[in-house]
Amino acid sequence: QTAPAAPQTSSAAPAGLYQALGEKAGIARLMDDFVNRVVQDARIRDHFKDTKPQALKESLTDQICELTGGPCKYEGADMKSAHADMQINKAHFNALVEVLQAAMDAQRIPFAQQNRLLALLAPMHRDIITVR
Ligand code: HEM
Repeated sequence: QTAPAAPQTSSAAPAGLYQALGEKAGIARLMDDFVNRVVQDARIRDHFKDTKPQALKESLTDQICELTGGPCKYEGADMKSAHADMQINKAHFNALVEVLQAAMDAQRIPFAQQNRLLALLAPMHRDIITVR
């Protein structure tokens, strides 16, 4: 008999981050604006030329909701599979993070909370950046 697996978010999610982002509705609003900015950003828009923005917004909302301790379940691909063969380098990754910061500023998310979210996302660079 084995114990049930711990939820993935248990230790990683800082207390209160999900609430600070405005819960699921706030995260959905943030991801809506974020993806709208991403697909216009000259540094990375080419990566998204065949992407359906609405589907990506929904995936990201679930992912961030779960990651920050909310009651959501992200059921998309793991980050390595999702970004395989995209030739993503460090500059692309940093550009996307900058766009996310701009979107968080626009939603008036406090700087300390912005940094908490970025700290949760930063380790994903290992799976996403495939070009050194
Ligand atoms: C921490 C950084 C990142 C996170 C958390 C993230 C997260 C995600 C998620 C959750 C998906 C959806 C996967 C699915 O639904 O199965 C996705 C897809 C995608 N990501 Fe990222 N990503 C990041 C960085 C990047 C970067 C730097 C690029 C390129 C500049 C990128 C380009 C894409 C593209 C093109 C897709 C595919 C969308 C489609 O299915 O058409 N991502 N990402």
